[in-house]
Amino acid sequence: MMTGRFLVTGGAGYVGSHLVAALVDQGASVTVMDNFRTGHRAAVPPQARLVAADLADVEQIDAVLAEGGWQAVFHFAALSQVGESMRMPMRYLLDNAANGMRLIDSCIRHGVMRFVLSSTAALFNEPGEAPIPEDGRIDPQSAYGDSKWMIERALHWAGQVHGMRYACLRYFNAAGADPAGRLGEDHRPESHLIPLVIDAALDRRPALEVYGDDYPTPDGTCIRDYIHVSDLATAHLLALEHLDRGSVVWNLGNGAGHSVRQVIAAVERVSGLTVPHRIAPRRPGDAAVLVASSRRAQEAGWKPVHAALDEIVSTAFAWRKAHPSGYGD
Ligand SMILES: NC(=O)c1ccc[n+]([C@@H]2O[C@H](COP(=O)([O-])OP(=O)(O)OC[C@H]3O[C@@H](n4cnc5c(N)ncnc54)[C@H](O)[C@@H]3O)[C@@H](O)[C@H]2O)c1
Ligand SMILES: O=c1ccn([C@@H]2O[C@H](COP(=O)(O)OP(=O)(O)O[C@H]3O[C@H](CO)[C@@H](O)[C@H](O)[C@H]3O)[C@@H](O)[C@H]2O)c(=O)[nH]1
Repeated sequence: MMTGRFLVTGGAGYVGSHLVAALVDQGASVTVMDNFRTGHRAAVPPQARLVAADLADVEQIDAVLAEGGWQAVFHFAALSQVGESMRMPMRYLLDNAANGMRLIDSCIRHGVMRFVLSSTAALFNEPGEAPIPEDGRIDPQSAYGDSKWMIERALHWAGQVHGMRYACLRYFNAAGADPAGRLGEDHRPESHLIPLVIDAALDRRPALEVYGDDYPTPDGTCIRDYIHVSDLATAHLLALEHLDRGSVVWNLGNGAGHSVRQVIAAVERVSGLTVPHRIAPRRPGDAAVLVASSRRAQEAGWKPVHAALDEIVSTAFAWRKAHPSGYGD
């Protein structure tokens, strides 16, 4: 049984809703703050309290934090598409970096000194080292990646000057769905590879466009490290425990890279269907290879339990197949 209250921004979204479910499963008292721009009310379990608010609304954030009793803030709310951030960089910097900093400031003013950030592999560029360790070279290739780095830096100063304890959890590619079938991935429009490949297989969309096959990788397509959302949720709970001892920065992935073509093959294996696809131009902002070294999190006791790509894909496939219109809202 977890005591105290937890605020989860973006808890109606894909990754956030899986953490909310994990917190609720442990008996925690959870408040979700979300503007439902990309999230869904139906992804939030009835045991959690929902506050409809935009992160830019500092007054409302202050009012919620002033209620008191908060153990920690989990900050998921963000715009999160690499490609989109290259078309509207200022929007990403304002929405992610500026709003994130205001949230941290509000936490400091209300004495909420534990903060867990959804950070990203997009801080890194091509691996000087592969897999990429936490102290790998920071070199964001997109405004999205930079917006998250700015929040990491803000947390650094909040820690140095105000004693805030923080966890920067740099997810590589979040994927899969709740193995119990309660939650899944439903972005509109969808931009993430695995649900797009699945929908192409199910004939729910036209052929998948493979963004570039001339990268310096064995099959020419980009390589990513897909990590199951439920394993990410577990990492958040572990990070929270570790904040008692100090701040943490963890790269979270399986340490195994899979190319776009390998993901297509995995969906074909799992579904028994064919994935129509064609080669399209590269997408600006994409790095060729992003694979995590999650040594720090593993040394702290984190062990992903849904690590195999086929297992990740099969949980995603099961949810998508069972929910043709996603959350339906
Ligand atoms: N999905 C991934 O592969 C991945 C990888 C690395 C990092 N991340 C990060 O993890 C977090 C969650 O990603 P996701 O895939 O679940 O995204 P998502 O879009 O499903 O969830 C984001 C949630 O935040 C809410 N939100 C967005 N802007 C808001 C605002 N200004 N005010 C209030 N609520 C707002 C949305 O409505 C949504 O519910 C993001 O911070 C993202 O950058 C995601
Ligand atoms: O229709 C598509 C969609 C994607 N891709 C490719 O598939 C890979 C994965 O793309 P996507 O699922 O969009 O994820 P990323 O761009 O790698 O970004 C995700 O992973 C990042 C961390 O690596 C997070 O920060 C982002 O929030 C999250 O969207 C990339 O090489 C894309 O070029 C295609 O070829 N065709």
